[in-house]
Amino acid sequence: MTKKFETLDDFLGTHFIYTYDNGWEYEWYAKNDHTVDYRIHGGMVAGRWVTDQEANIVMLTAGIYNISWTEPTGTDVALDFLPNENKIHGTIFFPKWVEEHPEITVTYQNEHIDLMEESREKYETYPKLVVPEFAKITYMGDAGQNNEDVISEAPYASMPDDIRAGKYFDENYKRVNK
Ligand SMILES: C=Cc1ccc(O)cc1
Repeated sequence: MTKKFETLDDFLGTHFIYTYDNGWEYEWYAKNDHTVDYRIHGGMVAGRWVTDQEANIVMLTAGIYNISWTEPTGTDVALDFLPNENKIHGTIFFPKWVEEHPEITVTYQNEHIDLMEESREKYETYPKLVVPEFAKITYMGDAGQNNEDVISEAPYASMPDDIRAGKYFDENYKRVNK
């Protein structure tokens, strides 16, 4: 994708894959002006995926976007996207229990909200693990808003490469071989 991002509308509907400088690989979709979907391919909670997470999405200045949300696990996230520079800065604030039991969160969260809420009461919150990192964007796609095919299945090992190679979505940004 070679477009220049200028407005909030340019950003909404965009699908990204990026790798943080600590090696963690994430896939994230600006589904609409208040909703995000994501899938985690590498790092402490690789294998986790989430759809329809409510988020605050704003443009700070032309082509620079801030997104923040709090999750049912108690994890808080703040992301700054600079898509014209293929760059992101993200900070993740993990409760202590996610650091100690990451495997509980490695699932399709939407089907296990009760477990996330029970776990955040049962285990400890503090001290939190704060992970501030820059990331390099390795893929950008214009999926359009409210496209349910973007994040629609669990991550598998070659998925980021399949997406980057153009093997995963058809010309209408629908999942191939569904
Ligand atoms: C915890 C979720 C999360 C999603 C995307 C991202 O870049 C960082 C954290």
